[in-house]
Amino acid sequence: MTHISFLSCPPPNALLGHWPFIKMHGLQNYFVILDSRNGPKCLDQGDIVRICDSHTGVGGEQLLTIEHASHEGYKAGAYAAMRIFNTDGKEVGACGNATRCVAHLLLEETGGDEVQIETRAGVLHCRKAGSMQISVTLGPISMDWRRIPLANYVDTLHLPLQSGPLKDGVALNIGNPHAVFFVDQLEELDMAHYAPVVQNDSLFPDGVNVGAAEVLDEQTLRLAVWERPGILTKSCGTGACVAAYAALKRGLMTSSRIVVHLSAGSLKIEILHGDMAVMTGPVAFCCHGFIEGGKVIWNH
Ligand SMILES: N[C@@H](CCC[C@H](N)C(=O)O)C(=O)O
Repeated sequence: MTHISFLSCPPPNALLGHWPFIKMHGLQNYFVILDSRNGPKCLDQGDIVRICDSHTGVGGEQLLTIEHASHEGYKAGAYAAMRIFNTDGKEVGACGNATRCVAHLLLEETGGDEVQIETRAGVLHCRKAGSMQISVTLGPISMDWRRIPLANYVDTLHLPLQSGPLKDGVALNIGNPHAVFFVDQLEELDMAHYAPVVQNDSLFPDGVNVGAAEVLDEQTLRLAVWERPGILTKSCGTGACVAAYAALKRGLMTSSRIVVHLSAGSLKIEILHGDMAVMTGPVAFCCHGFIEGGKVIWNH
């Protein structure tokens, strides 16, 4: 399964609605990936919801489409573009774990060690970092309230917002919005109870991904993320980057190389040039197949 790429999939047939997909995961964050470069694909919000649902479709936490880079992206060195959709069908700006998976597919295709991918969060540089390991540079990370976005000015290093033990958080944007709260005992925290209150607070007009981080030592964090649109994921790449950045900003870390433990495993984060994050972690294949006339045909 390690050498699957869209080159080995049958060509899409837009008339029959015959679309090859590859399902991958980045540290148990699951993605359905469609290649939109070989023909027009018109997915509406309902299609995305159905494909991401494991009862009616393939099942995944995001749907990703690989597209041709725009003229500007191409000029900036992008080999291809990717779009990211949550399970509610809404497009989002960034997904760290997904970027690693798409980078792996594109590197299989080009045979190279490095690739640049255009996203709504900019052209992201990705490189091989070992067997089924990819590094992605994400950022710049912003704490400007307008860029997160917030509904009004507040101190983004000390959010005036509380939901149980989630208090005195940090708000950031790394292409998508996050709020990170430092807690004493992550294992005892009921994220499903407390995080939705923050996620749906009117301070966040676009909603927010809610992270709870426990400092284990000065270069290690434990993290849980309640992602938009309301899912406790086993890992969140952008969440790990902003948690590491927030911990540095709050003076909780002495090293800019931080290991973030999530329930599915660990991601290595390095904060560079003040506001960029290099995230390194694994990618893996689940299965591939095609979606035809609304049905999923599997090829394991
Ligand atoms: N799991 C992702 C983040 C996916 C997007 C998020 N749900 C949002 O709404 O912004 C990651 O690995 O970064």
